[in-house]
Amino acid sequence: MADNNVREFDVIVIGAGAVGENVADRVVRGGLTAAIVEAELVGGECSYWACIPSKALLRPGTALHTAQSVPGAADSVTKVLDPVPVFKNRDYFTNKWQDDSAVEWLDSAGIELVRGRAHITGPREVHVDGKDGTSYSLKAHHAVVVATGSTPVIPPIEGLRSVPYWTTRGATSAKHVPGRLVVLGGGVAGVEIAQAFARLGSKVTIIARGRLLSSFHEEAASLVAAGLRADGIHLRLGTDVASVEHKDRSFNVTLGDGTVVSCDELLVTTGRRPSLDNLGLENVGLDAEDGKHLRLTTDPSGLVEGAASDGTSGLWLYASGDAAGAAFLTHQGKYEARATGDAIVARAKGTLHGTPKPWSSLAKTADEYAIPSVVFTDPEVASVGWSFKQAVEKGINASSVELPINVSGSQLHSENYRGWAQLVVDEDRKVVVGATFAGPGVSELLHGATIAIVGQVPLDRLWHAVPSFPTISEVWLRLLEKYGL
Ligand SMILES: Cc1cc2nc3c(=O)[nH]c(=O)nc-3n(C[C@H](O)[C@H](O)[C@H](O)COP(=O)(O)OP(=O)(O)OC[C@H]3O[C@@H](n4cnc5c(N)ncnc54)[C@H](O)[C@@H]3O)c2cc1C
Ligand SMILES: NC(=O)c1ccc[n+]([C@@H]2O[C@H](COP(=O)([O-])OP(=O)(O)OC[C@H]3O[C@@H](n4cnc5c(N)ncnc54)[C@H](O)[C@@H]3O)[C@@H](O)[C@H]2O)c1
Repeated sequence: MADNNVREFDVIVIGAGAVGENVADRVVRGGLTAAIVEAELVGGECSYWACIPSKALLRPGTALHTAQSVPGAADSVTKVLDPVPVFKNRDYFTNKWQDDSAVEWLDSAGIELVRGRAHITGPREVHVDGKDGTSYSLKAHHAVVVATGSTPVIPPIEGLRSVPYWTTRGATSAKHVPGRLVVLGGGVAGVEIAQAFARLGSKVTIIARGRLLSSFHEEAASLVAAGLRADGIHLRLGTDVASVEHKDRSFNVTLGDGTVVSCDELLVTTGRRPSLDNLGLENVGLDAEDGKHLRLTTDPSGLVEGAASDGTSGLWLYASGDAAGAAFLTHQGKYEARATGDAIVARAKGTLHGTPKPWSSLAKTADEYAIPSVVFTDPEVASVGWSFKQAVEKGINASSVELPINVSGSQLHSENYRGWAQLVVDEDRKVVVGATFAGPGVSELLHGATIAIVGQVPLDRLWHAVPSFPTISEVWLRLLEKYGL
């Protein structure tokens, strides 16, 4: 490494994913200077290996299946999905894993890019092993923000670590369609990628130790399970994996009951955890408990609790997005980033003292009440706020209204449309605190529910929000009628 290059900025952001980019943008707009440190590609996981490529791989299959489900269109759709243009579409959306346009954007936004791996060496101090061979000592006048994303959790299954399994990166950047694909884990990433590859021609088996999509309502998950089965996906639910081996270019997955499932690619989607390893957080007093991975606790502005002070102020270390660990979702991370960026500016200008007020622009209050999430399978699941169980656990006097989606909009959407919807209501305040929709094309219904929850719209006022005819949103009216309005 060449000589240390000492540079000073108001704010140093570690990680140039969607979240880091947004924090840096907000602080620069607020009049501060910012450097962003990135070890891989500017744009992060979502752009190159997660949301964007997975949706680019899913969308053609969904569009084809939708057309095939509409009488009048079905007869005109005669071909099966051709993987070559599907991969081409994915390559277009990932910009072939080149980050030049993202770098141009950083430049236009006035954010300094430092390429390399960052390591926190002390309060407000970051060391970077630069990709250009230079090592940098960066110093922040106001804040350092950890926006390092998340990393896959790999379960301790015998043999697994020594075989060339795919994580989501391998699947979303695949150049071929495996003949046989086994997906280990029945969460969001697993079901989405399983369906994308099944529709591209793979023979897919999902192995899940419980049911599919365990963080979503069972009715919604069972509609997805039916959709996956209709695509020929074999579901091995409530099944443990005993061991894995790789022999003659095949994987042999031995299940708890001794059955062996063989495949050409093995995808492991068993959750993610914040990427905080080797970041130097121990240098500022943040240590993991024995044998556990470190998790950060943040205040509503994203300020990390417990970070060592440099003598002037303890208010210097922030975390946002996947690294902060509240939600592993791009949109929610970007929301957190806006609050954190603005709070850093407000503290630097002396206009924020202490913790920001709930629902102010400096607080990520919605993390507590309304995290919207969509599973982009066909059918989709779209959910926001609290489940009935969560509401009860929080001491809410809750009720739930549920029904199949069967309105003019759904009947016109596709033949034999099957969907399900639920509202969770706080009976004391008569407002919606949770909503789930499952069925083809329901993702666009979700924002209405998010607005109702965040806006705490009283149910008797929601009654006056008239859904257009004939749309699937008419289900809102049916839900309110069933509730008793
Ligand atoms: C398959 C899949 C599909 C998904 N689909 C969706 C979806 O449809 N919608 C949705 O909302 N979310 C989706 N997600 C989640 C979404 O990808 C993440 O929530 C999002 O990428 C998090 O953004 P981030 O900026 O916090 O982290 P990242 O995008 O991971 O960015 C962190 C960056 O930090 C860099 N970095 C890490 N450590 C260092 C270091 N020490 N020094 C320098 N740089 C460092 C990394 O290289 C990386 O570029 C999906 C996730 C997966 C796995
Ligand atoms: N559409 C989207 O927004 C989208 C899509 C993909 C991923 N994501 C995000 O990425 C994150 C990670 O996705 P994911 O699907 O990996 O995680 P997940 O938490 O959704 O699902 C993990 C699954 O793995 C199973 N599992 C965990 N440990 C296991 C073990 N030891 N053996 C067998 N099974 C085990 C769990 O029971 C669960 O079914 C999600 O939290 C989600 O927020 C979002």
